Amino acid sequence: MNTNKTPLLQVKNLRVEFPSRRGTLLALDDINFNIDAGEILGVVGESGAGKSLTGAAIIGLLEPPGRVAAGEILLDGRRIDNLPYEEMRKVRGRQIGAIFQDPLTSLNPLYTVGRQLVETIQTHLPVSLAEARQRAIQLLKDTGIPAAEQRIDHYPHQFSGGMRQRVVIALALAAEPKLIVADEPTTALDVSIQAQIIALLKRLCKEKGAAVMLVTHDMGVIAETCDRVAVMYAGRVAEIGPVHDVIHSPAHPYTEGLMGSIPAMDEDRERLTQIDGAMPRLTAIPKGCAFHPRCPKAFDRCRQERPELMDAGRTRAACWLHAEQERQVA
Ligand SMILES: Nc1ncnc2c1ncn2[C@@H]1O[C@H](COP(=O)(O)OP(=O)(O)OP(=O)(O)O)[C@@H](O)[C@H]1O
Repeated sequence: MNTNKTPLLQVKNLRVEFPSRRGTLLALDDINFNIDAGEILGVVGESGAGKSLTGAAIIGLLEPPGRVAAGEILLDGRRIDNLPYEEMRKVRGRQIGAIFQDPLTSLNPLYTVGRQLVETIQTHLPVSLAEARQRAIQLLKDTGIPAAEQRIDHYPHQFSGGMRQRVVIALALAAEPKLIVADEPTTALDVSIQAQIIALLKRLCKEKGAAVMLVTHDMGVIAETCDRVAVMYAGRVAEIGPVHDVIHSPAHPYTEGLMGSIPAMDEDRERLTQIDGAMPRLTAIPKGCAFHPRCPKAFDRCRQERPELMDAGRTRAACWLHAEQERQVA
């Protein structure tokens, strides 16, 4: 096995800013993570932590005036954060597929789903119209749409919400991308079908060897679906590691708090708001560790110096507790 293989996606020291007349808002600061081919990375954290912005930066769809102010994003070793718009559009269809919360934002209401699938396939792959249509039918079958041969000629409004999201997954996979960025893909759907859609996304991505970045509020979804998870807090990564380790032996007190908020599997899933206090606004990030005002384990250093990600057992955590331990062991 080649252990030096370049990861499929590399996010290095990513910084995203929103300049405004009142000053510059630093929305993402020094984000670092990789995703390997075939791997599913979950990105979790409270509302406003920066999960969606991270996805938007990767797919090149930051809402202006938001911009990548520093750092690099590499796909298969090629820098994609500084590509001209047209180049990035090609990358987005062919190499990166996107799935958003509301399937209607990804579908054109005026065209049949077949036309949208066929156009996407033909834009990115050298196949005839007949081949593209066959491929589109197969994709609809793969995503569990019954009577795909007939439904291919239906319009988006003729599908239920869950079926529409299956179509969006088919569309995202149409050009066989290497990476799927899925931002809260089931939040807008009925609870009863959320698990089916997530299971489908996981199965198809594993079968097709696509890597996935899955943004969600839902720790239950992370636990069932992901290989690794990044926990975000106030525009930074607080902890990252294998999903089992992050869930069962979290190294960051913030992650510990989040884990306390996982509802049992058969309960309705709740949003992650169980930790006392609120995440600071990006305009008022405290000195030191951004989490220290809410942290039951904070000590002096946490109030003074900002921790970077450091080895913390089986995960990496931005928490001085682990620096202390390292010193004591040394
Ligand atoms: N267009 C924008 N203009 C200015 N600031 C923005 C803009 N979009 C996002 N931000 C800032 O970035 C922060 C992070 O936003 P982001 O959408 O990534 O959060 P999130 O973790 O995905 O939250 P949610 O789970 O609610 O979607 C926001 O709280 C906001 O302060």
